[in-house]
Order: sequence, then structure tokens, then C-alpha cells
Amino acid sequence: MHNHKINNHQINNQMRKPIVEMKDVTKIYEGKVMHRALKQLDFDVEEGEFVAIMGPSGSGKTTLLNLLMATDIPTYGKIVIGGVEPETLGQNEIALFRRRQIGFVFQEINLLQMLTVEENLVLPLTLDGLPVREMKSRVQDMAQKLNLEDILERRPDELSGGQAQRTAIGRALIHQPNIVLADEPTGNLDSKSAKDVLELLENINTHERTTIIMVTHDPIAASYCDRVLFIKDGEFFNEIYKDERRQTFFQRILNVLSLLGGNVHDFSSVRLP
Ligand SMILES: Nc1ncnc2c1ncn2[C@@H]1O[C@H](COP(=O)(O)OP(=O)(O)OP(=O)(O)O)[C@@H](O)[C@H]1O
Repeated sequence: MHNHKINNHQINNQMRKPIVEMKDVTKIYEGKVMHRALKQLDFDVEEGEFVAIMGPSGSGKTTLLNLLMATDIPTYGKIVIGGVEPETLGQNEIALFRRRQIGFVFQEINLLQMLTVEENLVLPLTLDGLPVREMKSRVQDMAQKLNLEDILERRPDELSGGQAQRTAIGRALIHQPNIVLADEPTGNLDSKSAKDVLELLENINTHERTTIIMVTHDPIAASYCDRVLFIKDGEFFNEIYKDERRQTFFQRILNVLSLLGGNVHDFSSVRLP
């Protein structure tokens, strides 16, 4: 009988559990002028990771998010999310896959103005036809986690920017997705509300082990993540991991951004953390 010796590398490999696999992904927009927006992008995101994607304007971040949301498909290469290749799913399966697996948080907060905070929160669950008791308990739970308990009866026009974004995050999380995709979630917020939202995402990531992928121009926002992946002209540029205090990670992010170049206005929201 063979005695299989397992080395550290193998153990690490066995423990790794990618929830997102981008395999040599290229995206070409065909138009009057053909444009290669992503070029052989190849990376994994592990289950429970909090990853920031940064890059100058036009580097392909939105394109990448669209592929992860399965609203678009790669021209070449393969994307696997939670073991599923969305490209192979039919229309109905895709809708279901998105609703079950993924939560979205955008810079533009699209709450339904006619509904209260509570009704906005519960909306994704009504689509799944959950029993009312279960819906109520999930809303209570979410309201407590997000500190929304006192404003459940308010409508979106009666909320601060931070409260509105917290509600939007609650709505993105209430169906307990495996992955949250966030596009500049703090882009429209003042620094105090931005900090609240980032701490909230950090908390959800730490305590619920929800995987979060966040596109951001803001190095402070990125410093809340475990890893920052930098892209330039649609190509992988660099990645750095947080293995120290957030302040030091923030400095390292700034260093990579200065190497990355691009327009200074792309990263204009630099404030002291
Ligand atoms: N539908 C499209 N057709 C043709 N070209 C496109 C299309 N969408 C995006 N592009 C081009 O692809 C490149 C990447 O665009 P993308 O929107 O992904 O960049 P981005 O990093 O999100 O930029 P920003 O930070 O300004 O939002 C850009 O050069 C853009 O002009």
C-alpha cells in the first residue's frame, strides 16, 4: 500500500475553496471599433474572502462586474461561480441563480420610493414565496444587524444617505446570498456614512462568512478588504493581501495606485483613513 505523504502546499490547496473562478477571461466589445475590455484575466476568489477590485477609469471594472453578475458573457475563457458556469444556464435558471446566489449593492441606491424600509427589505423574499413568519423574522434579524430598527416605517426620502445604503445592503443580503457584488457602495456617501457602511460589510464578511467583491476607486474603502486586485487596460496588474493593520495596508494600496498611473481624478477621493 502506498503511503501518501501530503505536503503543506497540498494541504493549502485542499483547504482552498474558490467560489469564483475566472479562467483566462477575455471580453471583446464588437462595435464600429472593436474593443478588448478584458484580456486573459485569471483569478480565483475564495469562499469568505472580501476582495476589492481597483483600476483606473476604463480599465474594465464594470465589464468584470457584469460578467460576475451574469448579465454578460465572456468572449473567451470561462467563469465559474459557486460551481456553476452561468453561461450554460437558460434564461429562467440564470434569474434564479442570480436571486439565490448573489446580492447586489450599487453606488446609486435604488430603493423603491413608495415602499417603507421594511417593505424594501422584504421585497426579495416575497419573490421566493417564503412563509410570512419566516419573512418577518429575517427582517427583524437584518434590521438589528444593520441598525435599522428605528427607521423601518420610514420611506426612502426620509432617510440619510448612509441609512438608505444600509437598507440597500440589507435588501441585498436578506435572501442570504453566497456572494455580494458591490459597485462603489460608498461612492455617494459622506465619510462618516461611508465608514459605517464599510464596517458593516466587514462585519458581515467576518461573521456570516459572506464573500464580498467590491469595485472601488477609494483606497480607504479598499483597505477594509482582505485583498486588493488591481487591473489596468483590462489586464491583471497586481494584487496585495492585508496581513497587518488597516492603516499600513492603506499605505501599500496607495503605493500600488501610484505605480498604476491613470488619471489622478480616478482616485480623487483620497482622504486620511
Ligand atoms: N458596450 C460597450 N461597447 C464598446 N466598448 C465598451 C462598452 N462598454 C465598455 N466599453 C469600453 O471598455 C473599456 C472598459 O470599460 P469599463 O466600463 O468596464 O471600465 P471601468 O473600469 O468600469 O471604468 P470606470 O471606472 O470609468 O467606470 C472602456 O474602454 C470602455 O470604453
